[in-house]
Amino acid sequence: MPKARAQNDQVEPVIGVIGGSGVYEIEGLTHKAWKRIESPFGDPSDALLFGRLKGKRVVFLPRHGRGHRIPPSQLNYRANIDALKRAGVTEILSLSAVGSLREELAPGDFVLVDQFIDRTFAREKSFFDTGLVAHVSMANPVCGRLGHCLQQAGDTLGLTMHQGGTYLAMEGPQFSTRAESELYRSWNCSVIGMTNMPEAKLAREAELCYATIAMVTDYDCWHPEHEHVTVDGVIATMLQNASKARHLIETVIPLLAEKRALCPQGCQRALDHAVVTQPPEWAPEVVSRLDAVAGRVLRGEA
Ligand SMILES: CSC[C@H]1O[C@H](OP(=O)(O)O)[C@H](O)[C@@H]1O
Ligand SMILES: Nc1ncnc2[nH]cnc12
Repeated sequence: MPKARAQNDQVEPVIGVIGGSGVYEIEGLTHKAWKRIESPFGDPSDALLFGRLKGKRVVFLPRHGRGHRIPPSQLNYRANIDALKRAGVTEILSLSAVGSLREELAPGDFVLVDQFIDRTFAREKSFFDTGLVAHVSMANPVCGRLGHCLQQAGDTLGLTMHQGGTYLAMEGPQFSTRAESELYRSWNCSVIGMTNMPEAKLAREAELCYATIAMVTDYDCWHPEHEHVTVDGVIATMLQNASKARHLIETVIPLLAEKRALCPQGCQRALDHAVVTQPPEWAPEVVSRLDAVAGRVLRGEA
């Protein structure tokens, strides 16, 4: 199993892209190779696609697997993030289809969410476990540096891109009832989806910068003048907007790669003060499977 490299500003950036519904490959990559990466947390959703985009290193993972085989509750989020870290990824862009909970967020728009509310309940949410307990901060779950580059890329392309918003992560797989949709609206949530939690939490534990490009596909089921969400509608809107998403990725990757620096928000040092278990009590099997995610702190590296 490959180990992750320690992160510092000398490391060549490797941009991880997680593709959601309707995004099962990334176009325009050169030096393409699909490679299976083993993880002690089980099987990732699929092999990882390694390649270069505008000369920059990219690793792509289709979140639900090619052919969209895996539902949100069965995704092995831990294996996905662990595999990306082992693949040398330094930051993650997550592409996700979302329902809109606000009139002004229309289908076809992009939202750079900056907060999440996690209402999922049937998923493994931490790499840490009995024998090695850690608590990371999730106060600012999205990396500001990635968000800034995404906004810059969106502005260059003239995309309708909303800065900030709260993503409500629901368990699914059924879409929401109207009462639930109205409840989330009353909580001031902006968009709804089924996958970004615990993905964002695990990226933080793995000390990877994370940002979501939420692509609005529907008005969920609350809007009196719009059809209730359906899979066909979601995929159709994603396909209509595929070229916008592709251009955004193509534009942001060189920006991210050029602006490589240690994350000012500290995403890459999220574990510095997080582990609470005293070293003599560390369980060897838990330490061993955390070699990629937490090796930096567990081995006492800078
Ligand atoms: C196919 S509609 C519902 C499905 O779409 C979203 O997935 P993703 O975030 O991977 O784009 C939503 O969360 C559901 O999993
Ligand atoms: N309305 C919705 N609810 C949950 N996940 C979604 N993905 C896209 N639209 C969605």
